[in-house]
Amino acid sequence: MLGQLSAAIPAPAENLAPCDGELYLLRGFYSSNTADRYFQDLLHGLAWQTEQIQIFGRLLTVPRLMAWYGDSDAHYRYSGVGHAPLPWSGALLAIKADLESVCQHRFNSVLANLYRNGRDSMGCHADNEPELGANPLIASLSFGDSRLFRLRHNRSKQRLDIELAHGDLLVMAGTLQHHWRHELPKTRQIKQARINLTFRRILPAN
Ligand SMILES: O=C(O)CCC(=O)C(=O)O
Ligand SMILES: [Fe+2]
Repeated sequence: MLGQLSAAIPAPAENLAPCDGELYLLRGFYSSNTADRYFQDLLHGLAWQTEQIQIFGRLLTVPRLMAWYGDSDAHYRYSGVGHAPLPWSGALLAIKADLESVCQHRFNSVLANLYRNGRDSMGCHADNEPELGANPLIASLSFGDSRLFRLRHNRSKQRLDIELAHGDLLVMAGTLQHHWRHELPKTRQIKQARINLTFRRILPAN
């Protein structure tokens, strides 16, 4: 699979992970005009929801809005909560087709995140749920305001900081989720809304 992905990603994309996984950044995967159109479509068209998670017995509200879309059988657990996906929208299907073509990989679901401003964030985690399989390929698209995306190596604590901007595509693959965690930290800078889509392939439950 590694070789396949490397061959599928256009030539200028180099692996940004110094070790233990694959990370590709395709800046401006969508032109600014196309990205503007998708941003508006997703902002107004997706069924954004607040999520509650239980941590040490306390119910906390996740600091961003979220929505799950996908094939009806692509069930996914997130923070111990099961999610049934909503049916694909036209925009999501069009984006999925573009990503499947560039990644040479099939996706059956997408997690959409809406960060309303710099106070919204995502904590440090790895996308290593069993239903994603051993070495998941995750295609992550950014629309709207730019935000810092930070990876940390589990053992060496090495840090990789990447500014993700309007229209950028980031692909995480190979063994990356075993060795690195990632987050979208809060920032004190004034930030407008950002939408992130992470396309995934959920394996059937057995
Ligand atoms: O917003 C981002 O860029 C990160 C999203 C993410 O890590 C996830 O959805 O698992
Ligand atoms: Fe993630």
